[in-house]
Parts: sequence; C-alpha cells; structure tokens
Amino acid sequence: MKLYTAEEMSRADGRAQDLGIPGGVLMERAGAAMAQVALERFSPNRALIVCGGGNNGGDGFVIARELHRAGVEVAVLATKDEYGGDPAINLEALRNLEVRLVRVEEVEAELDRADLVVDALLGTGFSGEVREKEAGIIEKINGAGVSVLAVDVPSGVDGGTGEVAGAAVFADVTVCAHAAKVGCVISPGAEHAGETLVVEIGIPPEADSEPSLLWTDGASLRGSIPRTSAPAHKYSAGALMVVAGSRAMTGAAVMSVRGAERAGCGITFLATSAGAAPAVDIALTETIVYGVEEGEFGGMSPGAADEILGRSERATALVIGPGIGTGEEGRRLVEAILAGTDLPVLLDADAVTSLAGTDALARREGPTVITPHAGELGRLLGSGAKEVSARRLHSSRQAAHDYGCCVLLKGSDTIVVEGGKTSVNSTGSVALATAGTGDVLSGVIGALLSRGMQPYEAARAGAWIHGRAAELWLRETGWPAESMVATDLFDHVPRAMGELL
Ligand SMILES: NC(=O)C1=CN([C@@H]2O[C@H](COP(=O)(O)OP(=O)(O)OC[C@H]3O[C@@H](n4cnc5c(N)ncnc54)[C@H](O)[C@@H]3O)[C@@H](O)[C@H]2O)[C@@H](O)CC1
Ligand SMILES: Nc1ncnc2c1ncn2[C@@H]1O[C@H](COP(=O)(O)OP(=O)(O)O)[C@@H](O)[C@H]1O
Ligand SMILES: [K+]
Repeated sequence: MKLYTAEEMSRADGRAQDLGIPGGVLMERAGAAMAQVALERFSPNRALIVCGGGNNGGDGFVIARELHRAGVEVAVLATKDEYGGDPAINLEALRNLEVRLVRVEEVEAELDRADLVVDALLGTGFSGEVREKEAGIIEKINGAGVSVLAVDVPSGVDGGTGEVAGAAVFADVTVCAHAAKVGCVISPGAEHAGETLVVEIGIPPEADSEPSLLWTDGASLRGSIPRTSAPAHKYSAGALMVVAGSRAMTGAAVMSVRGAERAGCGITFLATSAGAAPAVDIALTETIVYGVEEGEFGGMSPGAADEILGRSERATALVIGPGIGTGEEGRRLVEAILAGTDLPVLLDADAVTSLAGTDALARREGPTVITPHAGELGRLLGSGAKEVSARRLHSSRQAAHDYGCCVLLKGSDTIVVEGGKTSVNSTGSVALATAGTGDVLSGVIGALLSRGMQPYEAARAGAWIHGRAAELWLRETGWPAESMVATDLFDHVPRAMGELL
C-alpha cells in the first residue's frame, strides 16, 4: 500500500492532468469505484450522500448518481450554494435525474431513514478545525448509528497527519483514491477511518512521486533480516546485553530477553538488581544473568554502571530500560552507561522517562533507538501524553530531530522516524494492548541491532515482526484478542520473522 499526504496526492492529481487526463475523468473513476464498494459492502436501500464544497463533494455527487443507477433510493445534501467545475457538472446531472436534494435542516430526518451515509463533506483539502456548520452535520452523522462510508478521508481528520482538532466523522470504511491517506493510518485519524481501502482512479505511475512516509509491509522488509552464516559462533550471531528489571518488575526483564532470543541473538546477558536476579535466573535458562549492586526501591544502583559496562565487553548491542524504575538512581545509571559505550543502544520505557530534562540523548553519538509510548515521549519532550497522542507524527519527528536518534512511537499505530525518514507499521492488533508486549518489542529490536541491522531498519523490522506475531497468535488460537498475554508472543516471533527471510 502506498501512503500519500494531502500535498503528495494533489501533486499526483496535478501531474495526471498535465499529462492530459481530465480532472473530471479522475473524479468519475473515483466516484464509480467508491459506489461499487458501497454496494458490495453495505447493500444499501436508502443512502444519504453528504457533499461538501470541494472535489470530495464532487466525488460524492458521482457516488450518488451511481447508487441511483443501481436502484438505491438516494438523498443528497450539497452544502454549498454555488458549485463550479467538475462538481457543478456532476451536481447538474443529479438535478437532471431528479435525484432528491435535501437541505441541512432535513439531515436528521434523512438519517433516520437511511441505512448508509456517504461522507463526502471534507477531503484532503481540509486541515485544522471544522467550521460550525460542518461540525453540526458531522455530529448528526456520528449520532445517527448508521453505517458510514467516508470518501478519501473521514471529514474532520487531517489527511496529512491523522490529527483531529474538533468534530470528525467516525466511518466504518474509508475508501481512498489512488493511495491511502496518511491520516487514515495514524491515530486518532485511524480510529475515525475504520477499515481503509484504496481504489484506482486512473492516475498513471508517471504522475507519482516518492512518498514521504513509508508503509512498512512485509515486502518492504523481505531479505533485510541478517542471517547467521558459517563459520559462526554464538558471539558472531549477535550478543545482546539487556539492562532491565528490579525487585518489583522481574517480568519486564524476562520478556525483553526472551523476545531477543527468539529474534535470533546468539547470546544474551542480563544485568538486573541483585534482589531480582535469583527469580529471573530461573526463568532464563539460556541467559547469563548478572545480579548487580542494588539501590533504592530494589532497582539497580548508579554504582553498577561500571560493572555493567565491563560485562558488556563482548556485547554487540544493549537494551536498557524495561522495569528499571524511574527514580533518580535509574537516571544516573542510564546516563553513566550511555556515556560509557558507543555500541548500538535501545532505550525503552523507564530509561526514556528518566532522560527527560537531560542532554544525555542529544550528546550521544553511538547508534540509538528510543521506543517510548505516548506517555514516555510526552515526559521526554515535556509536552505530555495528551499532546503526543493528538499529534503523533509531529511529536515523533520532533523527538527524532531534537535528540538526533531513531524514534519508535508505540501505540495503536507504530511510527518510526530517523532523520528525514518516516514509516508507519502495517501489522499489529488490539491484542497487543496488554502489559509486557512493549518489553518483548524492545528485545526483538535489540536482537536485530545486535546482529548488525541499522537502527531505522531494525526498528521497522522489529515492529513488523512483533505485530505480525500477534496476528499469527490470533489466527492460530482463534481466541479473543483480549485474552492474549505478552508471553504468547514468544512462540510466534520466529514464525513472523520467518516470513521476512
Ligand atoms: N487526484 C485527486 O486528487 C482527486 C481527488 N479527488 C477528491 O478531491 C479531494 C480534494 O479536493 P479539494 O482540494 O477540493 O478538497 P476538499 O474536497 O476537501 O475541499 C475543501 C472543502 O472544505 C472546505 N473547508 C476547508 N476548511 C474547512 C473548515 N475548517 N471547516 C469547514 N470547511 C472547510 C472548503 O471550503 C472546501 O469546500 C480529495 O479528498 C478527493 O476526495 C477526486 O475528485 C478524484 C481525483
Ligand atoms: N490497540 C493497539 N493496537 C495495536 N498495537 C498496540 C495497541 N496497543 C498497544 N499496542 C502495542 O503494544 C505494545 C505495548 O507496549 P508498551 O506500551 O510499552 O507496554 P508495556 O510497557 O506493558 O510492555 C506496543 O508495541 C504497542 O505499539
Ligand atoms: K470525506
């Protein structure tokens, strides 16, 4: 799947027209293909088509004509008094066909009778906050409990970022023209889009440009996972030092290490607090476990940094953070380790939180990946979880820029940014919304780093494998997504990774 921002879509549209393909033809093909989806998915008897003033509304007029042709009883709301260009031509056809045109005041009554709403109010020409009139219509659509098919992007969602500043339509299906719009795959826009489909509208490849956001699917990763080839020994196959766990959080350490083992590490070391070590040692048969100097609250003391660095002598990468705690001691420990190694480092969870307000990340020169969720990134940036959740693309890019590292922002979608590169992961499931799955992810990416992958590629591949493992678990067990526990991922990580070899 190709991902386009609003600007990229408008560029392709302009180039197609420069190549001699009339805009009206593109609109016709978009509307016809979308009407086909509406018929196949919803088999509507009565449809309300809500059309705004731009080309998105023009698509809506074509959809209305096609549904009318197919025998659906159609009502059309056209929000603008005067239309021009292709939308005007398509509206005129509806008038000639005596398709029923309704006024805003009639929308509620029409929604009561309709079994499908086509949302063609605002498309990629929209950004910011919807005006009062449109917001009123959107709220009525959302309150009606009728199936909704959105045209190109749900109205009120910023097609280029997924941001939602005010009212926005909740669709069951969003049908995008030519390329999926970025706003349909990044939260909160993704939750508004429902299922996202793409239809071809006649834009030739000559009109396309390189997208600024990469959709991380299996094809984009195939062959990129390093293999262990002869002659090999355990240290040449990836040696990972995981710095994780405390008395209260032994599981985080176990899950990170087990994720790393299944993602192909030749050998794993774990540094954890002396009090936590006996428990994790039992769970980690293959791992060399070092119980290091304990500090307050059963976590590792900053004084343990030298020992951990010494023990990392043969490591090829480090994962730092799962379950280490967020206190002052944790911060000093993380800073000391970071200052003492140029190996590739992944910082997760408490390690990210603890670096808020420090310059440790910005100063660091070695390859670095951070894997925060919105709360952790909010603390790091000082902006808060709410701001990060509302502006996921912006926030992850800002962090990658400010700290000069690779940023993987976790959530219902996963964004990976480094330098000018941005990608959105294609795999995953709500099943992953359970404690510990993030720890497994840190281990999987850590393993890929230890085996020589570069940070951006390791983060993309790790996120894909992790999400795919959840999909495979769901398929294999047939169990409810809610029943997944993080340790279920272990057996599926290898199979997911196998799909990329
Ligand atoms: N190749 C393409 O790009 C094609 C695009 N098509 C459609 O064209 C759309 C893009 O067309 P446009 O550029 O006309 O964009 P829109 O259809 O999104 O037009 C913007 C409309 O939103 C209104 N608006 C803007 N800000 C607003 C606000 N804050 N509150 C309320 N209303 C606001 C504007 O007055 C205008 O009527 C796409 O989403 C797609 O549906 C199709 O026609 C097929 C071809
Ligand atoms: N609704 C969801 N859909 C898909 N993936 C999700 C969803 N919720 C969470 N995830 C994924 O699950 C993992 C949770 O990690 P994290 O928040 O660090 O939890 P923990 O610290 O308990 O391990 C991340 O990889 C995240 O992207
Ligand atoms: K729309």
